[in-house]
Amino acid sequence: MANPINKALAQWLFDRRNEGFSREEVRALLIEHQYVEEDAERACVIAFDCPPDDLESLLDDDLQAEAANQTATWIEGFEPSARIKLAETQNAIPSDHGDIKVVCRSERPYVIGLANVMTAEECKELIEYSRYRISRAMVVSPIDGSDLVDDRRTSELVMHSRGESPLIAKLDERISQLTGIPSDHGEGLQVMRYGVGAEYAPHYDYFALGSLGERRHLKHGQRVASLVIYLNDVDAGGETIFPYGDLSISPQTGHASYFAYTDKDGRCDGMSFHGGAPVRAGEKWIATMWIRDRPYVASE
Ligand SMILES: O=C(O)CCC(=O)C(=O)O
Ligand SMILES: [Fe+2]
Repeated sequence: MANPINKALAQWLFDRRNEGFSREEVRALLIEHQYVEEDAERACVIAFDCPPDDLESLLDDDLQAEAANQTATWIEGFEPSARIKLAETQNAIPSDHGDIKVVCRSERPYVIGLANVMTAEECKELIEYSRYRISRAMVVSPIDGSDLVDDRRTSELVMHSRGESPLIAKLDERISQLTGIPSDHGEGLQVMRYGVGAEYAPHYDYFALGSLGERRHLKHGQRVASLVIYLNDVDAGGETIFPYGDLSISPQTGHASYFAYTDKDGRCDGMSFHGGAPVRAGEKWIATMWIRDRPYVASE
């Protein structure tokens, strides 16, 4: 976005709204001041559609300082709260279906590559269960927290509820055993399909305090870790990439990438920036579990 909603703009919008300017008048002024249509509309949504508290929070120095301090940069130390300790000391972790194997580890960003998180049969079953339930993936709107179709995320998905089917209940429990985090901290398994050319551009899985929409999601707890399980072999491309770690993990049936990015004080690791690289041949199916710092209730 060419003109981010910084404090000066927020103050300006706040003043115009209090002076009784209409939406159209504010939009016209912004365009006159070289704002592109899209940014002018974004500013109008904040000025006229957001609850007054949200606009005021943009003017709050303490909140702004908190947002600036939320993320650890690469020069700062970082200790994720959701480490898988067993995966750091052992190469195999016993599970209900056999051993989960450790394939690779990275300390910063904190990433563990795992094999046999699901059996090939379970992967096939989950794909078939999800195939007719998927639709175009959304991202969280930075303005109001609602779901948006976005070109950065060109996959299709279905969000399953916790324990929705016997297989999903088994996976919820397995993931909880593996991570040591109670299964009710999970948001529910999300299954995604990427066709040729589809990708998930690099992003953070945690919610940013500096974004009004994302801050609203924080009411339901911060995300602390993600487990991305690969449900099939991809002919070419589709790696999970960590650009700041110069690390990529290729999808293989039943393998997974686990990454943890929030510490015990709620500080998040900027090094956890990651994405799903474009699929170059074949298709890619994944099941993602985003894990929160406390029990997650979607409709709270
Ligand atoms: O597709 C991938 O490899 C990454 C998926 C991802 O980043 C997510 O589900 O949050
Ligand atoms: Fe992600």
